[in-house]
Amino acid sequence: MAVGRRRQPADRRRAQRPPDRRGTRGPGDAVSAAGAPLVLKFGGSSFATPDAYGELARCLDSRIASSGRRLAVVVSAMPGETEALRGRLHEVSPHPGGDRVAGLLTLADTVSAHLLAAALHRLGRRATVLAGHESGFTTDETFMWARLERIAPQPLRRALREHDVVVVPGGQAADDRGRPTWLGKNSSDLSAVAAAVALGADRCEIHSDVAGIHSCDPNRVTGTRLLPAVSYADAAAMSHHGAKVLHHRAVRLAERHRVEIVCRHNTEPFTRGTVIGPGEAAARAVVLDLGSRVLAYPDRAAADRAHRAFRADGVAALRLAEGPHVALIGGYTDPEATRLRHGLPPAREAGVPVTELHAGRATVHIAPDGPDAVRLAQRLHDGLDTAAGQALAPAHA
Ligand SMILES: Nc1ncnc2c1ncn2[C@@H]1O[C@H](COP(=O)(O)OP(=O)(O)O)[C@@H](O)[C@H]1O
Ligand SMILES: N[C@@H](CC(=O)OP(=O)(O)O)C(=O)O
Repeated sequence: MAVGRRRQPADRRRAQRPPDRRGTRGPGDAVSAAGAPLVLKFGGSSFATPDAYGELARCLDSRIASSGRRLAVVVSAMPGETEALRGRLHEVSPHPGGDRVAGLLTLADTVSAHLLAAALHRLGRRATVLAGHESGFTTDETFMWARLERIAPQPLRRALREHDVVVVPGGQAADDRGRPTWLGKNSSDLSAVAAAVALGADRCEIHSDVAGIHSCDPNRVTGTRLLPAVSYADAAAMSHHGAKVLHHRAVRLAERHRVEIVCRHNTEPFTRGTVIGPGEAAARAVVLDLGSRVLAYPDRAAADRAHRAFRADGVAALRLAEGPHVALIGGYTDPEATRLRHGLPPAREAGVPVTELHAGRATVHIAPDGPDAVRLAQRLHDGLDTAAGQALAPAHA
């Protein structure tokens, strides 16, 4: 199915769901086919040590037994593995082509998927791995920040007819010619929502080292609150400005296909923290990401051009409302490569963006460096509950 932008009424979508969501029992399988497969995602923070695969396999085994459902499980690489591969690649070539980056870096997630499948197999579960070129997720040819264009339901459905668990390495897809593409840094969430769309699932559970979305990064700022329910609009705005907990395209895809995202902690009892679904933009939050950078251009026209160039390269970039500034969100980009490719003027590093969100409006502040950004985020967060609802200048994507 095309990754379209138009929404469909919920009952029409239900009617379109193929009947093979049910009756997935395999030969000699004790697992009942009582319901559609569950879609679960476990981020890199779930795999701090190799033992984590065995522990997670045990939990998944229990989940199959208790729910009577089969599982599509999207996994990310162990922490640091993707960046270790990037480091090795850059030792060989300082500006490698996007196809090399996509081909190599996504292998880290493949390793993780096979480790989990092996741990499940050890427990007697039938598990397989569906890599990007087999998953039915088709993208454009951007390679490093590829855009999802089509989601074919058959590969996952077929694999789930024959297995208790299908493990999908996050972030992987392929272009029309079958070449491996990468959905971008931290894009396993997007793969998880894509898997839910493929399976016609109403819900996708995303597990992380925090129970859910907080009013600011709880690992950097004190006094944060867990937000139990967040609208797609607020979750997308937070991710868009750099809150790492969810990938912004994942939120958009979930909204378009009406998939509810349930954020949970990645250790037992997998506490459910935040449910993301329809609703107004109402959250008050502060977004901090120390990997993000603001670039200052000589004038507004140059900043506009740079913004378009980064976006064309698939990079998450914001054109800030004040001044000739562009924020590159999430880091891990090669601004020099984009500058050379698009003939942009040189830019000055202006600092780290810190964003205040209030009922759908965003104000991006610029802190000179990381420690200042943390202090600023703390100050803004401390003032959240008392801040007047003044009109805030929006940054536009
Ligand atoms: N507003 C926020 N709410 C919760 N976590 C946040 C927020 N902003 C940033 N984070 C960070 O996101 C991290 C989880 O995202 P990530 O590292 O991508 O997890 P995973 O590896 O499980 O995918 C948390 O450890 C936290 O530091
Ligand atoms: N290989 C991916 C894994 C990923 O998506 O990470 P996480 O789900 O932990 O954010 C990356 O580092 O980008």
